[in-house]
Amino acid sequence: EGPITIQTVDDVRKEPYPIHSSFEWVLLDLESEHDLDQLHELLYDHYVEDHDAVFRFAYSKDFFNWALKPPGWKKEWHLGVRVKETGKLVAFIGGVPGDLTIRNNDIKSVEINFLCVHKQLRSKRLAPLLIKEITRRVNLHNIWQALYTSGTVLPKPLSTCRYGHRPLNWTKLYECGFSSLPMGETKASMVAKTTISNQTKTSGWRKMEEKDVEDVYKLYDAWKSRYEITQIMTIEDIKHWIYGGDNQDGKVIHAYIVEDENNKITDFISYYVLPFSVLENPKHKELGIAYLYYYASEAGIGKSPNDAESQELLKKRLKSLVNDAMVEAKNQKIDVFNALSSQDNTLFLDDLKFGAGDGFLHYYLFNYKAAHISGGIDSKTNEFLDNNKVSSVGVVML
Ligand SMILES: Cc1c(C(=O)c2nccn2C)oc2cccc(OCCCNCc3cccnc3)c12
Repeated sequence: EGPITIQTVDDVRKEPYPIHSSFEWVLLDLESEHDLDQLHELLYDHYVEDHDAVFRFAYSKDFFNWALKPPGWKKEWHLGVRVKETGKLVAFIGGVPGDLTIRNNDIKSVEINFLCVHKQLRSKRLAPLLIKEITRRVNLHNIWQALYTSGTVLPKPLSTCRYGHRPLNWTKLYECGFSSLPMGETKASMVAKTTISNQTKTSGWRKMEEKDVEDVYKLYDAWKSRYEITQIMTIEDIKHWIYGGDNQDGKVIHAYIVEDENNKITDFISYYVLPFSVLENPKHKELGIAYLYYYASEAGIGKSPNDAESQELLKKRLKSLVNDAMVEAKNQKIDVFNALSSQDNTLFLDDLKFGAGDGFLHYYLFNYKAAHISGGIDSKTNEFLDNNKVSSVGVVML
């Protein structure tokens, strides 16, 4: 296992790759409201849709401030393409620092996300050009690996996870055409089955505060060894990614902690809010969606996923934590709580009534040869793993 090609910065082309004469490369300045508006508008109208084109991701400007400006972020990695004549932004690709540990090897890496080409400029080979150009700009910083995900299968996924959906507002999901009425069920019986309490029940549960950053960092750092691939996080990274950084406006990332009777933090859990635009629907314009993000619990620290007894304890713990995260999400008007089969999620997906979605998320690690990592699904049936078996993917991509 290891890098496929080894190069030095001297080998890297110094000038940008050539681009069609009517376009020009541009570096977005995400500290300028104007550029943030342009990025938001491009993705709002042209980013990924579900395969029936009923929903489109509706990233907010607050989301981009969180997702694209973590500690160590670089302007050169917010790469756009503009029409020379009009200045219109017609394509984008983003990269942020994201060092990884893969099977105990620490590698400098970036996370590539938000690749978007205007609908009218598809199949003009712009996407491969954006990938080549951002690779060049990352290489100039002596970084040679990149992690990215895709809903489509490309050569050799490192891992594949399956979508899980937990309805919090079943009626709205039904009216948007996302949830259907199973045979022998009525709308009333589905609403009854998916109703969750509006009170959290984990003792010691509370919202994460800035003073908790160091304790959450220690929990996360000790928890990572459960997985074969994880994101290396400094204390500043934890403050940004989990607490939400200085401009904590509480609209994107939500984190909670559990304090025991000696005021010791024993667990944390987080989710991010990323709505879908609902296209062509007479009644609904948006779907409120929360995505399970990072979590850690003392119940799983220093324990192997193969230890049946501690897995049972962890399962109980995680069910309580995720249940309460969903209670918080429901109180923030979230309609569906999404989670992948990654991390230790298969311990609770079925019991907490997550439905297995028909979507899969494939993980790719650029310029690194590595054996396949379990994504928490059975390779033959694609069902979520059972018998307390869990994935070995510890990285959550936005
Ligand atoms: C996307 C997504 C969806 C949906 O599409 C969806 N939920 C409710 C209705 N719909 C149509 O459901 C999920 C469950 C777990 C993790 C997920 O995503 C994990 C992170 C996604 N990364 C962004 C991305 C971009 C393009 C393609 N795939 C993923 C998702």
